[in-house]
Amino acid sequence: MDKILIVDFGGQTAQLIARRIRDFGVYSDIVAPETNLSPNILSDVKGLIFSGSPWSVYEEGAPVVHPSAYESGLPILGICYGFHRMTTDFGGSVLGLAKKEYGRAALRFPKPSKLFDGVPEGFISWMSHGDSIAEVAEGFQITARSADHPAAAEDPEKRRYGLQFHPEVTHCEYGIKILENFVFGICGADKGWSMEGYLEEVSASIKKRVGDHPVLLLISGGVDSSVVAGVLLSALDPEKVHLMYIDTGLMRKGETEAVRKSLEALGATHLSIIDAGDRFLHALEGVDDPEEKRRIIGDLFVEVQKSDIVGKIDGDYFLAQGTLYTDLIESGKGVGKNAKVIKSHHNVRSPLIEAKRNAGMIIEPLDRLYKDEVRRLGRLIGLSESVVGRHPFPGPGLAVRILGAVDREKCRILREADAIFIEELHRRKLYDEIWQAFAVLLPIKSVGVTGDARRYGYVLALRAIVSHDGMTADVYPFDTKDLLEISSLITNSVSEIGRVVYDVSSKPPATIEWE
Ligand SMILES: Nc1ncnc2c1ncn2[C@@H]1O[C@H](COP(=O)(O)OP(=O)(O)OP(=O)(O)O)[C@@H](O)[C@H]1O
Ligand SMILES: O=c1[nH]c(=O)c2[nH+]cn([C@@H]3O[C@H](COP(=O)(O)O)[C@@H](O)[C@H]3O)c2[nH]1
Ligand SMILES: NC(=O)CC[C@H](N)C(=O)O
Ligand SMILES: [Mg+2]
Repeated sequence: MDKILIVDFGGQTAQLIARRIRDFGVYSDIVAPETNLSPNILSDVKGLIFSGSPWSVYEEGAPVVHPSAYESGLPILGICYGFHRMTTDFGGSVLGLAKKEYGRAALRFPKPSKLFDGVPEGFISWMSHGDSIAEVAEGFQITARSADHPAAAEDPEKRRYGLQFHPEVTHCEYGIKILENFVFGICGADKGWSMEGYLEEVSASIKKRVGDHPVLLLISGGVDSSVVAGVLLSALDPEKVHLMYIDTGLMRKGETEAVRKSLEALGATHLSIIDAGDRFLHALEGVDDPEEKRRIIGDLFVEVQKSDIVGKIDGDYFLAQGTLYTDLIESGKGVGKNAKVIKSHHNVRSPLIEAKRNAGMIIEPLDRLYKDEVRRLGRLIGLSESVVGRHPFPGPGLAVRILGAVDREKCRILREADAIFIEELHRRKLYDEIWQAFAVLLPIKSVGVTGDARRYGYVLALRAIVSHDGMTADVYPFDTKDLLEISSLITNSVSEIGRVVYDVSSKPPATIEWE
């Protein structure tokens, strides 16, 4: 099978590049930059892509690439840091900018390029950089510019290409076309990858790893863990598969009952539903730091799981989770050691999970995939559209949507307000247009007037975004009427809330959740 290798300098979107290429039907894999690309690793590889990075090339300790990458003579596409890397490696220079470029940027093309075949003049790219090419490397010429900076350069003879923008993010117009031009036009790769093939491969590998051992799946009723349940129940003897749902007390209104019904429909023999609300709320008392909350929750998930499993499974068992690549990369756990921690997802960074992972006892069959790919896999294995189309809900639940310290009363207030918001989205037929929507309770109060009296109430933020994979997101452009009506429904029904605001930040620079 032809392959494209991504050299990961720790950028947030390295896996996203890989999945774009999988979408073309071409296999792609990720390697750390220090990897010696031996002939063995390079067999079937048709091209290399250098990813972005949180590092600047001129910083002490910035990642470098093993010389074998250049010696291979393969076509190379450098994206952002990858472009900076190639530029400095071949004698050009890179400088920090006083005014950084984040978000949309219009391009012009001084020179034609094979990379831009079929791409119209003047499209809108997506940038996320603080450094820029000051002088291109020897043999390179500039093929695109944004208002202020070089946006692309190439040495077509050596088949080396650099892009300052990110063609892999869905916000970049013609990004897919540019990657296709590289993979097919420049590298000449052939197709051989499919989701059906992926399903066969993970099923076979789970069977082989698990043997006769039982598997315990932590399941939330969300898309990811339901897909894992489907995969496990079909790959293994269902007698060996145990499903466990933990009610953390941080769930939404009516969630546990709804999940119970949908889990019963999956047809598992062993299903336990654990009420651990008191333990979670007690452990979170007075804790207001977001990373500390996440750590406590991550650890409690494992502790609750361990104490509840006694008497149900004897001996060694594998722990399965619906971890996605988004969870790993944001937690700083991508391939290699260069990615920064954006937030520690509860299912990744807990020491207890890490211990299980290091012991090779974790099964995470979706850990290379993104949400939209998981949804495709879910449809392939026949899950119902109501499960596959559900908005994501993070494991730490309402705890990361109540800013600051969490308590029972705040959970109740947020639960009521969030339920009104979501119900209205269904009623107005907006739910499926939106990728994720929820309410956030802010730790501030503001003054209002109700029935001629003063009201000193909480501020609630509404968040609704559109996205493909959770890596980048745009604010959902509500009709003003919808927002005004929903706001007044909430303030009229939840007396503790005095004011509603709408969050109008995209990702980046904001993340989707507030903590
Ligand atoms: N309440 C819960 N009980 C048991 N396991 C959970 C719970 N919440 C999360 N998990 C575990 O953590 C993993 C990651 O959570 P995450 O929210 O990303 O996925 P999900 O809940 O399966 O899907 P979705 O993103 O649609 O909410 C889940 O796949 C599941 O294994
Ligand atoms: O299971 C989870 N455990 C977590 O700790 C967690 N944090 C964020 N999310 C979800 O991940 C997606 C990207 O979120 P952010 O832009 O807020 O990082 C969004 O869909 C978030 O809801 C989590 N899911
Ligand atoms: N996205 C990137 O690769 C960023 C590269 C570098 N950290 C910069 O800010 O320019
Ligand atoms: Mg979830």
